[in-house]
Amino acid sequence: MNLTYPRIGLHIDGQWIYDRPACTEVVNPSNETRLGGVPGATPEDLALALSAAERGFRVWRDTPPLQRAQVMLRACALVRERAEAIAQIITLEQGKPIADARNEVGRATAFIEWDAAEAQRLYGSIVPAGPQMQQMILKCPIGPVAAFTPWNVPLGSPARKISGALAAGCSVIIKAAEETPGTACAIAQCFIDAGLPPGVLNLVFGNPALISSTLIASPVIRMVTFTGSVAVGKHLTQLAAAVMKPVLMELGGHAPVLIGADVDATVLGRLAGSAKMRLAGQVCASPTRFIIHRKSYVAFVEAFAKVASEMRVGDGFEPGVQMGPLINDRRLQAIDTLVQDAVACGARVVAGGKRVGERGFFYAPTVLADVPAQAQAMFTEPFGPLALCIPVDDLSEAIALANSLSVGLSAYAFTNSLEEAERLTRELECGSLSINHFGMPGTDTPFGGVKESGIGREGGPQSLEAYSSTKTVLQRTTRV
Ligand SMILES: NC(=O)C1=CN([C@@H]2O[C@H](COP(=O)(O)OP(=O)(O)OC[C@H]3O[C@@H](n4cnc5c(N)ncnc54)[C@H](O)[C@@H]3O)[C@@H](O)[C@H]2O)C=CC1
Ligand SMILES: O=Cc1ccc(S(=O)(=O)O)cc1
Repeated sequence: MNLTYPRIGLHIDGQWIYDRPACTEVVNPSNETRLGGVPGATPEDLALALSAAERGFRVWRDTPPLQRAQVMLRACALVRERAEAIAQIITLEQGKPIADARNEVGRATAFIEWDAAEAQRLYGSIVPAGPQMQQMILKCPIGPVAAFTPWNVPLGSPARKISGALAAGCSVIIKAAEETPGTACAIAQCFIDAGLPPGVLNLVFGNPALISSTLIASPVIRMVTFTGSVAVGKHLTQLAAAVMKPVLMELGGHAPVLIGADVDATVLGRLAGSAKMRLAGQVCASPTRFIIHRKSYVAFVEAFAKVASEMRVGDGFEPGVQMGPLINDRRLQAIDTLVQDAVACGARVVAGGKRVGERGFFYAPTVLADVPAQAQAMFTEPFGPLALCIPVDDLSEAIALANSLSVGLSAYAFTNSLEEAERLTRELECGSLSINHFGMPGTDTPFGGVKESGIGREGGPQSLEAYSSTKTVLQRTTRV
């Protein structure tokens, strides 16, 4: 297969910039080979990006919504045209199986299409006030946006943030993950080729702390959006609060999966195998804490462990591979430390539990049974192919355990009892709950968390809310 990895650049004020010292190297996590260098933005580059975003905002804000939508739909058509090349870049730099990379391209195009349509429905309202007075409530673009996106969904997350901001009429400076910059360059190129005016979309890489502190403190930036870890999310939220800027934070989870007493535990155990190991568990919505009614426990764990043990792990380009590598050696060590700690606490390894091979950052799909409450993995999001199985005696115990963490993003529950489903819907502390399946919200429903999992929602009918501000206009219609 002839694979092409792009040259990485910064994109500022309509220009690609390549000639900056590399801030880091991109490494293929499947074989540890170097893919290329990442130019780091200088303080001067960031100043240029800020002034470009300010100018770009004035142009884009005044572009009629229909025209904005047309540019976005052209960009979306280009993403589709270039789908295979983009999917290959994703697999090269992120490692996920090529079929998952292709799915991510599909999901990204759906986000852009959804927001392009929403751009044309950003309705305000008129409040009656009697003769000679008009009261208008307008939805205005909030202003230039600073966006920060992660390496696990290198296309989906930038697509979602760029399309939300652009649809609302905002300009954007996006700092995409330095681990996966090729995908970010590829999507930026689609928007540029679609005819986006200079300065409306700017892409930077470099020192994350320098970039976020510079952008967030600048009076040009009016809103901050981030997807990533709780720790970094809290840090960026504090920076934004210091200058009174709103944030959209999509942070970590540690999703509970509640398995009832009345289910087909063998079938669900098999289903859990593929759901857990999707993207090697490196996804915020990944099902992780399997809280299982004692009646279903043995059959569930046995089927889950069988699927996990038989899973084909390897380079995402190899036919038949179901799970790719972790993003880097640091994550590999982090997962192994969690596994060793859980075992030392008394957990049983029923599948995996070790590194696979010597080249590439592969870890075996791992299922631990009887994990005690004090194991670190029970309260630290693994963000890897690690599933924890815990038996419980009843629904109250299951709900208490599910809600016991400081995060609340996704939750899953399997039951045939309407009564249980109703109680779970009411009592589980989460941003989204999937009952009797492992899907997560798509384009048309909101996604986000409660508690430390974040602030605000992406997607759904309110997808442009975070990028808009409300302006109330009271206009007397008498002559003055
Ligand atoms: N919710 C999500 O989608 C993601 C969650 N995570 C969580 O983060 C944990 C650690 O991930 P790592 O990559 O090892 O480490 P990390 O937390 O150092 O980096 C994660 C991402 O945040 C960015 N970042 C870090 N400091 C920043 C700052 N001051 N300003 C702006 N951006 C900053 C980095 O560029 C990187 O792309 C994972 O175990 C997982 O729990 C990571 C990636 C995505
Ligand atoms: O890992 C978290 C995560 C997963 C998906 C998305 S997106 O819907 O593709 O933007 C965001 C965050």
